[in-house]
Amino acid sequence: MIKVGVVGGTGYTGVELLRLLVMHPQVSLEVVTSRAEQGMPVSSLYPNLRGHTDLCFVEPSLESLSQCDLVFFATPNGIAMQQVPDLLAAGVKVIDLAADFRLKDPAQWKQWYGMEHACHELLAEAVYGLPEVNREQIAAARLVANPGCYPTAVQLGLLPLLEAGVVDPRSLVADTKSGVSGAGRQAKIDALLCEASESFKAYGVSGHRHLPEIEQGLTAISRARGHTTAPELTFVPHLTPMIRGIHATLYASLTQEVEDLQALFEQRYRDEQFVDVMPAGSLPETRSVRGANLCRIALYRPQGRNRVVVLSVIDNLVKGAAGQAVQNMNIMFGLNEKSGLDMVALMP
Ligand SMILES: NC(=O)C1=CN([C@@H]2O[C@H](COP(=O)(O)OP(=O)(O)OC[C@H]3O[C@@H](n4cnc5c(N)ncnc54)[C@H](OP(=O)(O)O)[C@@H]3O)[C@@H](O)[C@H]2O)C=CC1
Ligand SMILES: CC(=O)N[C@@H](CCC(=O)OP(=O)(O)O)C(=O)O
Repeated sequence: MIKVGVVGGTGYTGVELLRLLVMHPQVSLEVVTSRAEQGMPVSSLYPNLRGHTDLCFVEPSLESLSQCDLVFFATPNGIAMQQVPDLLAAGVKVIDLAADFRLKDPAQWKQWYGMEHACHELLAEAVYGLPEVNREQIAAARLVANPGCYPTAVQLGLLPLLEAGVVDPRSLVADTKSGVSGAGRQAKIDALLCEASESFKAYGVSGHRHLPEIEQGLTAISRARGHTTAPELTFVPHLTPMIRGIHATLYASLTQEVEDLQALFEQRYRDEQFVDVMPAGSLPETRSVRGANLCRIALYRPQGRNRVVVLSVIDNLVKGAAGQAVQNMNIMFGLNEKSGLDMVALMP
């Protein structure tokens, strides 16, 4: 059994991790932290976990966390980077669900996250945890930077096109919509029922912190196939009145005739258990992935013109956060990648 700790067990990604970890056949959940709720039974805050764990929240401490084989950080940005060096030194592996280790350039981190990075020296070592791209490196990693929710939906939707080099890398557009749980459990005016329901709006239009993460990932994907032009993306997120889900509508201009786009995607994801290329003509819905670690994709080429439209949906809390983190854990510990993740989405 893998002994696991969760720092930040009261947040939405934290409780989603707990839901997945208590059902995982090879995991023993040892430590769940919350400073605000320390001493309280986890199942009294989250009654869905009654009967599945007797743990109480504890304060995060090196002493308790260093007893674990693996620690997940489900904390706000800028917290994990203060504690990861000590945990790695104690022989503990780490998966960070926040952005602390996603960007390779510390100057870019400071620009987008507004603080100095606390451990530059670990940025090169950290592996970006998108298994469909970096599976081998994840298997050997001590420290995995779990991707953001929008970056997961966007990169999985665009990567077959960029790898094949069939689109203009400067023509990329991502029009994305997220449910409100993407904003976390903290009280925020924009997430109030009266603000978010019966309404729909864009945000972060002039620059969202997921833009550099997505461009960094797409550039790495392109470069690995020898393409030299760095991808440029116009990325516009929207807040939509639902709890879970991300829907990304992605656009790219073809630079050459592609005989069978559908076959290109099906071939790329043939061996991927958590990416479903749907039959031609499908319309992926966010509810078709709710609660499941899955990205569903459909492709269009409207009117046969040279513009591809890719529709990509995930559950932001699962394939966009906690599920992907468990997938990464399975890879790091040599388990079946589907272990603990073989669930069907909730409908309706
Ligand atoms: N929501 C989503 O869809 C996604 C979120 N993420 C990322 O995952 C991370 C967690 O997000 P989310 O669950 O939404 O966040 P929440 O704001 O809902 O929860 C944050 C958690 O972190 C704990 N925490 C806060 N400050 C500290 C600290 N200084 N030391 C230790 N623990 C702390 C809190 O508990 P307490 O204060 O009691 O200790 C709480 O349990 C964020 O970085 C977010 O960007 C990534 C992908 C998707
Ligand atoms: C709807 C909503 O507010 N979504 C969040 C993104 C989700 C997320 O948590 O991403 P990180 O892990 O990179 O912080 C946002 O736009 O800030």
